[in-house]
Amino acid sequence: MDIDFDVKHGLEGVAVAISSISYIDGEKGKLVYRGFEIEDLVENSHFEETAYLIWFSSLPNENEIDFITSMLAKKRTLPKKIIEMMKSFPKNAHPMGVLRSVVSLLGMYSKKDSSTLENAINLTAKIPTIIAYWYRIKNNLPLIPPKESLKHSENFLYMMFGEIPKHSDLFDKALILHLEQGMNASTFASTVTASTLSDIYSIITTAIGTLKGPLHGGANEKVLNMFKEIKSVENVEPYIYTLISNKEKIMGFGHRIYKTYDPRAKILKHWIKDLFLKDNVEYFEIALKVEEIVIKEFKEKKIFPNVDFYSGILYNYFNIPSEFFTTIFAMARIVGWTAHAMEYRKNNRIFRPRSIYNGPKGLKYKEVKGVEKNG
Ligand SMILES: CC(=O)SCCNC(=O)CCNC(=O)[C@H](O)C(C)(C)COP(=O)(O)OP(=O)(O)OC[C@H]1O[C@@H](n2cnc3c(N)ncnc32)[C@H](O)[C@@H]1OP(=O)(O)O
Ligand SMILES: O=C([O-])CC(=O)C(=O)O
Repeated sequence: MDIDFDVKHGLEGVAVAISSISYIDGEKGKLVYRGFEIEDLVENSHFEETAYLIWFSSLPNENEIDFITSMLAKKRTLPKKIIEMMKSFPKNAHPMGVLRSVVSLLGMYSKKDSSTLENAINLTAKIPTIIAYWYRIKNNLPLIPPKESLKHSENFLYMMFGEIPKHSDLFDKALILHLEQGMNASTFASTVTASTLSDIYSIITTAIGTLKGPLHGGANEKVLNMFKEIKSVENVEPYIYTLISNKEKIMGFGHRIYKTYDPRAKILKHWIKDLFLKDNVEYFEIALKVEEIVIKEFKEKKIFPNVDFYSGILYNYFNIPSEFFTTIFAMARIVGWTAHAMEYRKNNRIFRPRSIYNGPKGLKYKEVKGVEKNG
């Protein structure tokens, strides 16, 4: 068979767009949003401000921060009919399935369905409400309406639990860590949808469905479930060496771009260590032992913890159940998804790669006995 072009398996190393949104140095472990290092942003910024930076390319002034904060606060409510529909969903539905479905449903209630910034902000404001309402519906708890006076992250925790827990600033900063990460799988998938000139609800539904997979954002849930199975530090060695000898992937490790410690995992680990020294933080010691073994055993393959390895320990500290972890990722990453969709549309061309056919040719139709003929 003549094969006249290469297949780049998993599109490794292939650039599909030019972007000014974020920069990653995978060898040095650096992540930069619009020119600002991630360490600087988590130290000094907050969700609304960094989201503005990603959408608008520069940090907001006082009026601009008021604008984005009030837009995000005012758009939090969901149509009553959607809430009624959510109450009829099966209680065991996975939160990512619910989020994907409700974003899709919202598309049917929207008159404006283009990929404008206004629509991006509207959906970003509504996603925390969908997540919190599903948590409360699933647990037969009364719904807590959003409070306009609260910031984005505080309002989410308030709608989930009826109060703002201590150290909620760390939750806000964790969102910043997840806002954007170049042409990752979910951003690529949603950029493909954007390239067909489809609507924002379809773009974000695509993205959520892609993020859900355990090789991508779904890994954060799997990591915590692994810690729960391991139960105690003494069990780490036999558990991890069994995975290694079975050639199973260890969740929360490895990355297509980072060939060193993911800077976000480093930051999360640092925060968790600080919390651990003053409070009861579950699974931290197990995580440290898992990390020690994996880094030692995979030295040559350069497998290090990624963002999904430590994020769950923090979410668990805030009493968020593990099956909701990936929805928290989506709640932040929607900023990157929408920024990429809008940036790509400025110089749009439909994505249409090709595959190499390696099936049979020249076959002739033959009637199969017992099968009715067409027409
Ligand atoms: C937000 C995010 O999406 S971060 C990533 C979250 N995903 C995970 O944590 C799931 C576990 N990790 C993985 O599956 C991978 O490392 C990915 C999907 C993140 C990256 O995948 P790729 O760049 O395609 O790397 P690939 O899967 O080819 O791995 C390269 C080699 O390292 C090994 N490897 C990679 N990750 C792991 C891991 N977590 N555990 C064990 N081995 C691993 C592979 O088995 C492969 O070995 P081989 O060359 O002997 O076959
Ligand atoms: O970049 C990737 O391939 C995965 C991703 O979204 C992240 O690490 O945040």
